[in-house]
Amino acid sequence: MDTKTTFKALTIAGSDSGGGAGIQADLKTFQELDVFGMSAITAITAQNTLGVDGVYPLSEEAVIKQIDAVSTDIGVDAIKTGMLFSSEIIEVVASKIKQYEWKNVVIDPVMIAKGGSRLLQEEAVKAIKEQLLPVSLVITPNIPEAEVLTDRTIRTLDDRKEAAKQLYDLGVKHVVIKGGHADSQNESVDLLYDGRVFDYFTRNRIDTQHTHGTGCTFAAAITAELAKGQSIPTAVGIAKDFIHAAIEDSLGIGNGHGPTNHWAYRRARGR
Ligand SMILES: Nc1ncnc2c1ncn2[C@@H]1O[C@H](COP(=O)(O)OP(=O)(O)O)[C@@H](O)[C@H]1O
Ligand SMILES: Cc1ncc(COP(=O)(O)O)c(N)n1
Repeated sequence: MDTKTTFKALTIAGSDSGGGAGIQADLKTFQELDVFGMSAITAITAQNTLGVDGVYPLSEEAVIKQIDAVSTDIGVDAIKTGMLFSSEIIEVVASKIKQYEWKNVVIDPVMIAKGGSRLLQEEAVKAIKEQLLPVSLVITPNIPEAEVLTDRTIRTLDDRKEAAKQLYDLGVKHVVIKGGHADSQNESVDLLYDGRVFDYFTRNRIDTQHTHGTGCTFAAAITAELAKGQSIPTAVGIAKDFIHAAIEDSLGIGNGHGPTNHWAYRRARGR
């Protein structure tokens, strides 16, 4: 008898033509972690390591059709959202999460690309807070995103802890505030809050400009591990190892902020 189990994850996000962030980073990460990846594209970006040259959102209908197509046939063990662009698309995604009763839902609240281009309309922040957070398991903001979502300045670790509590109070069950944008020269610390305790995931800070897609890759790794049934602390720990290897062993592609190396984690394990 065939007892093989295939774990499946869906990313609902924007396409990055440069291949380092967005849908492309998510699918590569799912694949590297032995999870079957599927996608619902919200917007197409013309993008490379130098920046974003165009943003072309898809209609709500196109997003709905993609989500329904994979959910009604293939099935989904975990989902991740990235660039959602507008409050209309956020509403669609929130209603699909409820319709399909998805529990393993990871929200990476992508707002602005590292080069400064907007990937989320300003007025859509409210929809993330009011519609998406109450139906989500994990949110993974970087520090600037956590500042926008909580309307507070985050300088110290205590500020971050307060922001995590504030986000938790909006209904999301686990908050990870990433430390890539923190001041520390020596380490990059990610904080996890589950409504009771704070957990810290700490690795040395790598001196590099090649961090395009780090947030997408990190959240996709959490999603892949949740699809396999791992606990949240285990999933976050594996994601931290995955992104650290990917940044450390970067590819040196392009003339600007290059992508991370999605196969570094697997190679380091001799696979
Ligand atoms: N220079 C770095 N060295 C080591 N880890 C990093 C570095 N930059 C980011 N990270 C890690 O990459 C992940 C993404 O972090 P961050 O840069 O905060 O998010 P985003 O890409 O969304 O802006 C986190 O796990 C963070 O700790
Ligand atoms: C389509 C798309 N989605 C997300 C990001 C954010 O990238 P990062 O992970 O570097 O913040 C991006 N630049 N493009």
